[in-house]
Amino acid sequence: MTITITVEKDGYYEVNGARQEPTVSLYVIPAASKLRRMLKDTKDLIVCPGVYDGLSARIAMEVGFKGLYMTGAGTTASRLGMADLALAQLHDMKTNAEMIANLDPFGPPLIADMDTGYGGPLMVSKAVQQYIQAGVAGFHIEDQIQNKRCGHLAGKKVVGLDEYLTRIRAAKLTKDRLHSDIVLIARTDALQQHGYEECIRRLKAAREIGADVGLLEGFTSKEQARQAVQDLAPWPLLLNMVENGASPLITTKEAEEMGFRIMIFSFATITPAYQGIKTTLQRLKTEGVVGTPEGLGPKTIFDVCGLMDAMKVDTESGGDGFVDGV
Ligand SMILES: C[C@](O)(C(=O)O)[C@H](CC(=O)O)C(=O)O
Repeated sequence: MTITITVEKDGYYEVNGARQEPTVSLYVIPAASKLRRMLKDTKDLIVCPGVYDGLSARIAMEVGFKGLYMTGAGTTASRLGMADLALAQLHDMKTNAEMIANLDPFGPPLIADMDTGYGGPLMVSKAVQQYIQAGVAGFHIEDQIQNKRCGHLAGKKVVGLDEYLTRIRAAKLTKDRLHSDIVLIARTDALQQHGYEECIRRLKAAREIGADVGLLEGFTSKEQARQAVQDLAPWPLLLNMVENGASPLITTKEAEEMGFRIMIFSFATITPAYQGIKTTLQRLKTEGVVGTPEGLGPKTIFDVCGLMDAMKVDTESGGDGFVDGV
């Protein structure tokens, strides 16, 4: 038997001539709505590798991840060449996030780091508005002092509960005012300074205000991670897995079994980039060649970065840029 399915532009389709209602929207769904639906309609763990630039994001998409995470540490390292010490400002973060979030309009939703919100309530509000307009699907905002540092370093300090909640409130009011589905992730770094109970108190208070997801940074044991999921259930929690950081190694399988809903791997692409670049440059210095594996040429990189799509757009538009190939 032959089944002929014809899909129309608006999502209506015909099966052997019989017109069917669209079950899948072929329109671009805002990334924030996509992420929100993934959280609401499934029980799956959304695994988001940390990406820090266009190429790392493209590779994560090529491999087929359902979500991406823009790391602030990686953004600071790659755009500013600096350590994760509150040196990246809203402009740096938003510009990077906007580029990544818009690489593929049908691509995976992007969760982006928003650090402390970069100032008082007005700055938080401005940051949330800019992330929404940039097409970011979700963001986390934390309770470290403005002169923050990476969550996996010692010596962190957090602001008082009231100031933290002011940040969360400013974020919530802004996203509501703009009728955005952007997922608000409340992060606390209070574990080092105040202990586990205070973290739970802070996350519960953020949840009260309307934060969609919680993030307790820097778990010191697997038991603690599991406990947090239980103490805050059924509120979804995000786990930040930084290998060789402050926390024990937790796999995606373990995180799923513990009940986490989102898992980010902040250093998933920047550490291998460091490793690969350094080894290669050492070889160049000592042996005089880069030593690129056979078959891996400029086109490989351009293919990952949308060469085929670009050629298609040009050709379909009547352009002649690629009549002789590339
Ligand atoms: C998640 C994080 O905010 C990031 O920028 O990726 C960092 C990661 C890191 O520096 O270890 C954090 O955990 O503070």
